[in-house]
Amino acid sequence: MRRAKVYRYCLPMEAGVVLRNQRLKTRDGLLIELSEGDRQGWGEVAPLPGFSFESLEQAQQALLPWLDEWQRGENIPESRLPSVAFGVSCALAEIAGTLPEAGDQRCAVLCHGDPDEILMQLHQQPGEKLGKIKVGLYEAVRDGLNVSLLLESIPELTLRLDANRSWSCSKAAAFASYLTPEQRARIRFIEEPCNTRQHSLEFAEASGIAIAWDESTREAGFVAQAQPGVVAIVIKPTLIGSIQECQQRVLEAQREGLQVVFSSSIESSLGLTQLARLSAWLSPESIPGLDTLDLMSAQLVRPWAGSHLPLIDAEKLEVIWQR
Ligand SMILES: O=C(O)CCC(=O)c1ccccc1C(=O)O
Ligand SMILES: [Mg+2]
Repeated sequence: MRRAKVYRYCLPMEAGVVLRNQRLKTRDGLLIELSEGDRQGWGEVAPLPGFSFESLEQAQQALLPWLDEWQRGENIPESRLPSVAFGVSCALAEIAGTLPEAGDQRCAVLCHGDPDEILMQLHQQPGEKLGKIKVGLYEAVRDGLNVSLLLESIPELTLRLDANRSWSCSKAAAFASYLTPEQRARIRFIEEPCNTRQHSLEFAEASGIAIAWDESTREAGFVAQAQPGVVAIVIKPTLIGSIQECQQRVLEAQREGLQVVFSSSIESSLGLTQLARLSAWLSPESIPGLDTLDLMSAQLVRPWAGSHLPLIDAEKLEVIWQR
């Protein structure tokens, strides 16, 4: 006997979360709760505006017929919409018991906002001190000095940076000019520094700063490849697809000697805990990029360890469909 239930959520975001030039006032998404016999599984379907090519409405229109067929006992191919394929595959994997329970709750601490707050958070971070800074939103000099200052304040800190393709070659070079060779070596990588892949490769070569592919991994025809200066790829399952699809990407990357970093598309605590489990399972050496829960006002259904945000139970959520 199969049962399916779909909830819709809408969570207010912290003021000032800007994605690709648009302000994200609320995070909207769907949670699915499937059961088969005495087994249960949850998944989150939450296309990210500005990043997903499908809207939430499109995701919902694809999800409901899919679940309807599943509920009637059919075996159907996964959805072509990545957010749907991801959420469904998580729920099915929980039912099948194939997604291990243990999660990797280590995080690259997102460093934004008040500098005192950031320093405190980094000092409190247990184990390896790793931060992540968004760069490219301001002048190169400001980013350069900011990164340099943070590295000097915490000697054991290493950083991941993310420019989201915003630099020209000269801006990227200007940024690097504010960092000493020792500081550059403490940058684990910059995600997508320049507006083209070729420019990013040239920047890595010229600056000695390693780079990682994020946006590129979702472009048609992308194949993970060992290249000078490239050390990692970022996988955002909500934008990539099912667990099986992610596994495929991980294998490809690992074959080329590249690190795989699982990363958030600003899912709720439910999706984030599943991403932490996926990361612990498929890329155990690598600290995932999941420090986005605090951008939201609440947690959903499952708590994230150590978070003080209120937890909203499933009973409090709007059920939009069930069979
Ligand atoms: O990867 C992380 O560490 C946090 C998540 C993050 O940076 C992100 C979150 C939503 C959309 C895009 C991005 C990005 O990596 O550019
Ligand atoms: Mg990125």
